[in-house]
Order: sequence, then C-alpha cells, then structure tokens
Amino acid sequence: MIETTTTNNSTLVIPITTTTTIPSESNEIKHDNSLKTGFEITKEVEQFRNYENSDDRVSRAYRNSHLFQTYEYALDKKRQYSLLNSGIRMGIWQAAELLNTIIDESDPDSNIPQINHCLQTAEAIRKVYPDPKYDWFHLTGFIHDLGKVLLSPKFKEQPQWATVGDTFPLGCRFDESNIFYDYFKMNPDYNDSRYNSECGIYKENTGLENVTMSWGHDEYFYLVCMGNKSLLPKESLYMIRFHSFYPWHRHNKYKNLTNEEDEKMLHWVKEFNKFDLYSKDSEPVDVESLKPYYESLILKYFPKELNW
Ligand SMILES: O[C@H]1[C@H](O)[C@@H](O)[C@H](O)[C@@H](O)[C@H]1O
Ligand SMILES: [Fe+2]
Ligand SMILES: [Fe+2]
Repeated sequence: MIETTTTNNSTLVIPITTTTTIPSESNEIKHDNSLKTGFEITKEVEQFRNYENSDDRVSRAYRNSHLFQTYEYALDKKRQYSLLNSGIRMGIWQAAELLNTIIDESDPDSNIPQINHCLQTAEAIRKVYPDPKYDWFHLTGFIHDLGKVLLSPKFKEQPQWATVGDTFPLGCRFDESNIFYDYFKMNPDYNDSRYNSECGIYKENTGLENVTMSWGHDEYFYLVCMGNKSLLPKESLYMIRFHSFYPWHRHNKYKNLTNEEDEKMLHWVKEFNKFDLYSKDSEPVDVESLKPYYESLILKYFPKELNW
C-alpha cells in the first residue's frame, strides 16, 4: 500500500514498505528505504515495468532486440551514426515534434506520444529541482529520449528493436538481470567464446565509455549531443547515454566493467530514472504553454540547428 504524505507545498514522499518487490524484473528488488519522488504518481510503484502481463508488441520488441543486437551490429551502427551525415539538419524542438506520432512499443507503461513523456519527465524534475542552477537537468528530462526520432519517417523508420528498450553491454556475457533474458539464447554472440565470458573483450573495470552498448536511442542522442558540441554538463550526458541501462542502475550488475567515474555518475543516473519512470502516469502536459521555457533552455545549451 502506498501512502502519500505532504511534507511541504510541493513535495510528496512516497514510502515503499520493506516487502515491496517488483515482480516483473528477474532479480526481485526489495526497497528498504523511502523513495522520494517529489511529485504525484497515481499508479502504485510496483505496477511500473511489469513485463509479465505486457502485450505482444513489448515481448516482440525485446525478442528482436535480444536476437539481432550483436557486438558487430552495435559497433557498426555507432560508427555509421557518429558521422552525423544523414543530411538532416534541424533544431531540438523540431526533433521533439517528430516524436508526436511515435509510440515506443517496448514500453509497458506508456502508450501516449513521446513528446508528452519528454515534457512530463522534464516538469517532474523541475518541480523537485526548481533552482535555475538545475536548468540543465530540466532540459535533460525534455531531451533524453530524442534519439527515438530514428523511428520516424524522416529517419526511414528504423526498427523498434534497434531504437528502444533497455540497453545492455555487448562483447561480454549477457547478465541474467536483463528482462527477457531467455531471448539472448538465440543471439549469435551467446555461444561465441570471444564474447561470452564475464569481461569478454574488455579489460576489468575498463569504464563504460569504452563499452559498446546495444544500439538505440540513448547512444544515438549522446552522439548527436557530442557531435554538435552541446554545452550540457557531463552528468546530463551520462543520463542521456545510460538511462536505459537498467541492469546497471537498478540491479547493480556489470560492475566488472565500470570505473570510478561511472560509479560517481551512477547517483545522477538513478536520480534521473525516478523522474523518467514514475512520471509516466502523471498529469498530461500542455505542450504549447511549456514551449517558451524549454526553447530558452535549448538556446542556452545547443546550436540553433544540429546535424543528425
Ligand atoms: O521501454 C523503455 C523505453 O524505451 C525507454 O525510453 C527506455 O529508456 C527504457 O529503458 C525502456 O525500458
Ligand atoms: Fe529512453
Ligand atoms: Fe524516457
């Protein structure tokens, strides 16, 4: 049972009892402390990320992702997209508008257009971190999923399995904490001796920046930010790049690959995740009235037009 207590005008504390588990994830999570979301959520926390009762399109997205995402594939995509030579030039707001018609099929918690999710995340962050010194955090909420433009006709409608869903390292053993783990057994890398030991091709604690993650919206938008010289702080770039890496930020796995810097950034990635995940069931947002504020932040941290 979740209770909400008002601690001050804007902060709600949502305690989770010690016995709370999230049955959908293969490694059950027991929360032993209070989760402070600071914003209202109408659904029980346990009901998020429930993959057991998810519909077919969710399992299809993961089946394909776990089957087709190999080390070679992800490396190849990273090389190709890091060139930012698609010929497309557009600003951040324009990219967000492309998300208007996009539905993320991997997500059991959201069937609204993605631009609403972007603004819901951003507004939830802004409510808890109202200080202008955190304006980069507000903007991060707004832009974190912009890599999903890959699904749009402008980007030739890339497949769902190559764009959305949780991410995982390639070039080393798949960890069992990944949701839909069994689908990895059909992945060619699963039986490849170069890739199926704990560290695989990597040196112990090499650092996530040296790891090839499954290809998708996280890595793509990180490359867009880097290639266009955004002025976002490194905490923001970490959130963008690793927000879908649940086995790491939720299950504490793949510690053999992370270095000190990653561990420092983990705090921010986890902090971000609260807003990303639990704002999915909050109040609908009014896109037009929020536009001027986010446009002003875009101007501060990005060039007017970006290469994609
Ligand atoms: O289904 C969702 C969705 O694709 C999110 O954007 C991603 O960040 C999550 O990790 C994933 O589980
Ligand atoms: Fe995402
Ligand atoms: Fe998101």
